[in-house]
Amino acid sequence: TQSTRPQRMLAAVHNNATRGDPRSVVKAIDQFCRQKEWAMNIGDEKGCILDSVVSEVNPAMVLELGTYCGYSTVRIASQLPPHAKIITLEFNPQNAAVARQIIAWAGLGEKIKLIEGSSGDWIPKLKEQFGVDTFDLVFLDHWKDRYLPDTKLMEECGLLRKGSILLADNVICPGTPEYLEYIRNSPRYKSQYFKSHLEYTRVEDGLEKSIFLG
Ligand SMILES: O=c1[nH]cnc2c(O)cc(-c3ccc(F)cc3)cc12
Ligand SMILES: [Mg+2]
Repeated sequence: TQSTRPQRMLAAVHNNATRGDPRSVVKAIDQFCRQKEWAMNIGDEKGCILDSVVSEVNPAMVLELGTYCGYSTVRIASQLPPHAKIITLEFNPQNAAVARQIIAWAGLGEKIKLIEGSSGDWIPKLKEQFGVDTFDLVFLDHWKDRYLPDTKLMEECGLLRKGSILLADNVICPGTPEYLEYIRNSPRYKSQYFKSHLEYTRVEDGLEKSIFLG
């Protein structure tokens, strides 16, 4: 039977990355996407911006919306301080299954909690189910039409504190106009745009970094 692109990506990680070495996992995926098949990982160019935000925030608790195959999950988790944790939500069970194996190969299973299901269903349950207080960093990389409703949901559920950072991928391509309009005009956020390119291409894209002011 026909394999899927995430399964072929996982095979590339098994064949080219060193078990327990997150950087080699990231490199193997980027090589696969440049040389074999494009896939919607944040990629290396925007990934470097992600890395710089993670190291600046040095978060104890991270929420990632949209795991896909775990590329950014591994990239973030490999930079977290000891005892820090990342919760990542993935809607698609096939993607989640691949992500679990890529995360395991990177040796980061202890730092990462992958939850299968919709962000809209799970965000209101994170406090009671996982004893979460607030998130220091939220990485939005799931579905463009969910960025704004999920941000409002996180506010309502008390998951953000003064100083929490939201980092959103794809604000230009595919584009999240309603989210940008809200976050850039809300007095409760201070936003900054990081111009870059759509992963593995020369098409413009960028990340929007926003600080929640409380
Ligand atoms: O749906 C997406 N979720 C999260 N990240 C994405 C991402 O980085 C890129 C794209 C994407 C961009 C251009 C294109 F022609 C086809 C798909 C989609 C998502
Ligand atoms: Mg993306």
